[in-house]
Amino acid sequence: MLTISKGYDVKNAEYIPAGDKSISHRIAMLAAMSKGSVMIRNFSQAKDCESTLKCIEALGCRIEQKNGLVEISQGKTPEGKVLLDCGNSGTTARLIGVVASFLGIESTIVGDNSLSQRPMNRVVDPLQKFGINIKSRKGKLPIEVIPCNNLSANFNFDMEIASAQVKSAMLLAGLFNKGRLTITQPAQSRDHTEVMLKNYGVDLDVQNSYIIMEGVQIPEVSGEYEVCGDFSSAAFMIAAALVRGFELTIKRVGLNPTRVGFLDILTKMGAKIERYNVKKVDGELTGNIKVFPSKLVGVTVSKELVANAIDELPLVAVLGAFAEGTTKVIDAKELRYKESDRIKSTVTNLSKLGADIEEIGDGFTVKGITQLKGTTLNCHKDHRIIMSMAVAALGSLGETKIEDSKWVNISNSQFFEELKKMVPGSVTKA
Ligand SMILES: O=C(O)C1=C[C@@H](OP(=O)(O)O)[C@@H](O)[C@H](O)C1
Ligand SMILES: C=C(OP(=O)(O)O)C(=O)O
Repeated sequence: MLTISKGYDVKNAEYIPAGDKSISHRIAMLAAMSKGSVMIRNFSQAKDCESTLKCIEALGCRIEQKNGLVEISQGKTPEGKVLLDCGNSGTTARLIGVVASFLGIESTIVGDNSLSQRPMNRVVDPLQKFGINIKSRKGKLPIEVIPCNNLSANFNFDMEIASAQVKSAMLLAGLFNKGRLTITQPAQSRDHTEVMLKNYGVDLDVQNSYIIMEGVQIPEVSGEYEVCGDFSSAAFMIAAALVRGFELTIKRVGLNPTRVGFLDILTKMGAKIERYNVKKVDGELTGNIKVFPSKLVGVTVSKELVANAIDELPLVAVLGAFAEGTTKVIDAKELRYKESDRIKSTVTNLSKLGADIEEIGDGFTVKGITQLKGTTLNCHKDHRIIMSMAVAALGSLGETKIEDSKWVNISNSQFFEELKKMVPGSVTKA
């Protein structure tokens, strides 16, 4: 258990986030599907990505970690059926079946309690229709995969939800399909898979609402790859700077436009943020951000911004309590299917801190500004809720105890050390 309080006043700070979690999953899985050997710089330290590495190791990859680099190459193909334990990671569970299928390895996909309750039919159903031999138990884990590495379908997949995981599972399957795969998206979700595939020479027609992929195209992933800094980790520090009113410089962070909806929301809320030194690194936009102390106003966030800020929406609720007027998030029912029901866990915990927040079916409404007061919180072992509430605690009177704080390691085990470094005195052991 950790205790968070305001800590000392800070004028300015700097933050360099560790490697991006979404991109690290993808480069590891593509490397597993490829014959080459790849040396990855700045691979994510998140527990979720460790789950992906363990899974591809079980599928026969050789993994060497030295001096902050991760090298993935081909090892010995396992004999018989393998168990793929995805821990807490939804991205791993939803993509790894396609990798196993392609590699010709029969497997069972499992996960921890939280992951075992999350919906898997969103990938299993379309993959089955596409021709992959995959099945789940009542739409949840465990998933069983029987190998199948050549598809020959002309398949139109009209996505019901704007999910990058679902889109990515289909794109990975599309790599070994002789026919034409057309994916139509209801809204743009993060496009790291498309960017990475194109970076390795895969011919993809990516338009605003649809993607077309044709013929078998297994990319050769070799040489070096650099993962940019994780914007979602940086988002908590941006919010901390806004709550405590200090200037923050963030360096080498991913700025892919389909990922930084949170910056667009903050700008609408009146936050002064500058981006500079923006360039492409291995296909992904990367750069620096400067955040200035700003007065925030309430905003409404709906469909067009939801998918690109999905993991940051609990933070929008937190900032809503520090913003003048009403902040509303709608069209965000997907939040209910994450590591916790993030609508409920956000509303319950912010209410406990004294925020004026109300749950609605597909989001929440927060009225600010309220003076929050520290208390003891349980964040349902959900890393994003833990970090969001730690930010809220930075702006609360007194002390806030977070009971399940160790679960931050799912995306960033260094979070509390980093926060303490930025705002001295803010984090103590209970
Ligand atoms: O593809 C990805 O890397 C992710 C996609 C999002 O999930 P959905 O695809 O379910 O929206 C996001 O919430 C998750 O943290 C990571
Ligand atoms: C939802 C998340 O990840 P995943 O779906 O991969 O578990 C997250 O990191 O917030």
